[in-house]
Amino acid sequence: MNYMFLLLVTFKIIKKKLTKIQEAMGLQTSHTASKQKVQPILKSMEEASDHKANPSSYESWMVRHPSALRHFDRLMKGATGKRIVVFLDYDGTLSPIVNNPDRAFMSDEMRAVVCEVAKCFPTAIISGRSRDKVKAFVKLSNVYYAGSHGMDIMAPAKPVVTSSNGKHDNTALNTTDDGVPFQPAKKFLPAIREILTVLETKIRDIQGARVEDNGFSISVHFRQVQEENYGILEEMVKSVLENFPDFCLNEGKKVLEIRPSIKWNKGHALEYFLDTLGLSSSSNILPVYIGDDRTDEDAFKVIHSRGQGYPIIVSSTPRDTQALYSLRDPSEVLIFLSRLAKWRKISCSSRSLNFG
Ligand SMILES: O=P(O)(O)OC[C@H]1O[C@H](O[C@H]2O[C@H](CO)[C@@H](O)[C@H](O)[C@H]2O)[C@H](O)[C@@H](O)[C@@H]1O
Repeated sequence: MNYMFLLLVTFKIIKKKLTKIQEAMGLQTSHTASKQKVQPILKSMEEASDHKANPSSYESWMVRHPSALRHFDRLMKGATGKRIVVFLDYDGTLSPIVNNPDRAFMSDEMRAVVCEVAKCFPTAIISGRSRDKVKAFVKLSNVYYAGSHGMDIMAPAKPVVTSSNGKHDNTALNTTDDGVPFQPAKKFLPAIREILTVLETKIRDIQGARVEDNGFSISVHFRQVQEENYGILEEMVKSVLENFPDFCLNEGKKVLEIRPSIKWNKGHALEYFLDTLGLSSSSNILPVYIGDDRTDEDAFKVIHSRGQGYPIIVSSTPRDTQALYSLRDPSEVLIFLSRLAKWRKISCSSRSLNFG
């Protein structure tokens, strides 16, 4: 009898351990979070993991989203006579993805190249970070900034005049004192502060979880959380949001992003910049948007609907995207931007040789 009882207990312990291992491998759901709820986070994990890339499927994906570098000459041929406006995402585009969001620094080389690009074309950085934070990372005064996924824009005070030869005069641009803020989610600020306070306390016990204040949005990072706790963290965040029905939850790269449910995203920010730059009605505008995350898809869509421009995704794995072109990682972004600046200089000097 005792022997049977011992056998039963041992069997139960082994079964429990097996279930735990399966949960950790994502093969089974835990009792704290249903499969449906865990699924979205696991999905973004896969997207964030470059190691799972299958080279052959990446190659076939590249057929649909060709390399903007390999096809650089073709892209520039299509840009001749057009006014290029450059839009750049920050994390994963200008800086590599790292574990600590406070240390996602941009290299000096990348900074120098973005500065060169901004001397040639109106250039805006549209990030999920708070505007102040992304500006502190980028440290350039000749680019425009939008933070909180476009909900915090510092737009040019007066439309920027570009001359008929398409040359962009950026010498007057000093984004520290020459701009008008546009913040369509301002009325949500008190609720955002409240959510931040509740979240900080709530997730305190989940090791590795961290909350980032992005001004008009909030990021809950789980890059350093143990996989078995992902579901619990997501449940916690969702339970906080139950008391804030005007907010929604989106997923990025190992991050849950909370933002006000307003119809405003990076795509709207792109259009807003074109408007304030005095360029939106012009038929020969060519927006180039480079980004790596889901929120950048909104801007890709806008470029599609405008019928002109180059939406470029940064990804080293096949992804569902509205982008037409691709770049593998920030190091390819750097090469692309430097070629873009050089192309402008060469085309300007050959133009002045022809007319000079
Ligand atoms: O629109 P973005 O500029 O791409 O901002 C999106 C989020 O980027 C940051 O998080 C991501 O990068 C971190 C640093 O490499 C990484 O640790 C994290 O796992 C990524 O999700 C930023 O910290 C978030 O607040 C932004 O929403």
